[in-house]
Amino acid sequence: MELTKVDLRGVEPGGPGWEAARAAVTASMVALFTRALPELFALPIEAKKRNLNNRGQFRGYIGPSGGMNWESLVVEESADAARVRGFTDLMWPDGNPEFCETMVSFAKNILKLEEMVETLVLEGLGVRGESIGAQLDMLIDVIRIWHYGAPADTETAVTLPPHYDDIMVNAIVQHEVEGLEVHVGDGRWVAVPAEPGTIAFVAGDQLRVATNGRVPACYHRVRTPSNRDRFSVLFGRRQKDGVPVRPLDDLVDAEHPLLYNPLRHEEYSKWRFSEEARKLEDPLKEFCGVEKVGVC
Ligand SMILES: O=C(O)CCC(=O)C(=O)O
Ligand SMILES: [Fe+2]
Repeated sequence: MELTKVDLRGVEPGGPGWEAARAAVTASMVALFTRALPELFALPIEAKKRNLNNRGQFRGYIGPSGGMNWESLVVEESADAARVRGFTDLMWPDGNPEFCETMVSFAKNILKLEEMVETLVLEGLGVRGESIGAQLDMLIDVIRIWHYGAPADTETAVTLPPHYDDIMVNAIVQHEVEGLEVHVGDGRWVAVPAEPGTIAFVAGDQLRVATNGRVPACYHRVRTPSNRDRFSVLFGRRQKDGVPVRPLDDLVDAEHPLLYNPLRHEEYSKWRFSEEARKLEDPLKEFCGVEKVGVC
C-alpha cells in the first residue's frame, strides 16, 4: 500500500493561492537547511542549553540522552520577529540577523500553508467558516528543529521511537536525508520521501480532540537506514496555554456523540511522558476520553 497523497495544487481556500504559498516555503527552506541549521547546531552545547526546557518535556533544548544521538531546539511563536530575535540573541549574544531573518521568513511562509491545510480539513468535515476562524485564532505556532546523528542502533535504524504528537498539526520538512515514517492502516510503516518541496502535515492529539475523533492522530517515527546525519524542521500549531481544546460544536451530534472532555495542553503534555502514561496504548483517551479505556 502506498501513502495516500492529496494534490492540493489549484485549491484556493481564500487568500493567496496554494501554489504561491508553497513556492514561498520552498524558497525559504534553502537558506534554512543549508546555512541556518548547520550554524545553529555547531554552537557549543552551553549556548544551546540556554533554550530552556522548564515548561514540560520537549519545550526546549534536548541533548543526546539514553543512547539517542540527537539534539533539538524550540522556537516559540516563530512567525513573530521579536520572539525569534529573543531566541537568536540567546544563542549568539552578539546577534545574528541573518539567522533571524531566515527563520522568520520560513515561519511566515509555512504558517500560511498550514492555515490553509487546517481550514481545508475542517471545511471538509463540514465545520462552519466562523467556527473555523475562532478555532484557528486559538492557536500559536512553535518550531522544533532536529539534528539526528547516524542511528545508534544500526539494526533498526530508528532515531526517534514511534509516538503521537501532542499538538494540533505539525508540518514536517525533511532535507535530502530520509527518516519520517508513518504507520498506515494495515499496520505497515511507510516512509515519507525526503523530496525537495515535500512537506508532510501530521495530525496530532489536539486535532483528534477538536474534530471529536474524526481525524485520528498520526502514529509516526524516524528511521534512517542510510545511516546519515539528518536535519528536520517541524512547524507546529497548538492551542495557546490556558485555553482548553474542545470538540467543535459542529462535529458533535446524535450520530457523533461527544468523545472527549476539554484537553488542557500544559497538563496533558506533562502527564503523557510520565511512567504511567508511557505504558498506555491510548494515553489521550485515558486522559480526556468520555469513555475511559477498557470501560464499556
Ligand atoms: O524529525 C522528524 O521528521 C519528525 C520528528 C517528530 O516526529 C517530532 O519531533 O515529534
Ligand atoms: Fe512527532
